[in-house]
Amino acid sequence: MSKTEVVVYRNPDLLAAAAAARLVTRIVDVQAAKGSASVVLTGGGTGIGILRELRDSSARDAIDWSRLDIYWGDERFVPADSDERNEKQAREALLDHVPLDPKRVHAMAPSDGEFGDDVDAAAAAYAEVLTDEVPAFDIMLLGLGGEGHTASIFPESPAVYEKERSVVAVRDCPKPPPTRISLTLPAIRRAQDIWLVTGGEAKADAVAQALAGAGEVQIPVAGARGSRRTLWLLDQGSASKLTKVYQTPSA
Ligand SMILES: O=C1O[C@H](COP(=O)(O)O)[C@@H](O)[C@H](O)[C@H]1O
Repeated sequence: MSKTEVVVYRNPDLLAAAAAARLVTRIVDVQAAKGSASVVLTGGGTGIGILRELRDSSARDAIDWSRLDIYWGDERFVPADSDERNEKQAREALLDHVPLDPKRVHAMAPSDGEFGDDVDAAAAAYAEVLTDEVPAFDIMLLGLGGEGHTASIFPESPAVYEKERSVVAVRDCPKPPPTRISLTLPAIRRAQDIWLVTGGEAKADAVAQALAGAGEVQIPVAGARGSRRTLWLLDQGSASKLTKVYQTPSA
């Protein structure tokens, strides 16, 4: 049975710094145990903030970046040079500043890439990158929206009902840009550790509903559970509607 834990930090800056420190520790531990590690990145303010903190931390040198696979949980289907692209934001925040093996950086296709504007083909190609058996990712970072979406799986949308495919094209998203590519919940649940990272009061209802056991069709983030561990890393704003008291580090 996997564990669900919640840690609440005083503010979003502390949350990002602490999550970056946790990432270093977990990646180093996994690399020591298995030789290499895999991390799935998220877009969004908190997710990208964590990458910036990692870039600026001297502890980042403890990671063997050449033995790290990078994936994405979702991507906005826009041109490669669009500032909306999760990959571009992650590269600017961290990936361009560390000695990763480019062959181990597994980005989703942009809308001006080899599949042109065919988002279904781009999603199918990413499913092939993941292969028939989706990797048991070591760490998956996920953000969430105030209405309960995670990755690009929105409430009551076709993606939330997907049971077979690991990656789907997503259209008509309520949050722009409207066209995206996303891992599905079955693929997300292949991850060993899922870290749900989010700050701000706008996320408080979704956090409270997910932790109270909401259904994943209405609140997709409720369906994001790691096979080993599910860790919610929150600030006081996003935790403000939780009824139970959770661990709150004073530092
Ligand atoms: O569009 C997206 O939004 C969510 C959450 O972003 P936030 O800025 O509101 O925290 C993110 O998890 C997802 O990867 C991204 O594509």
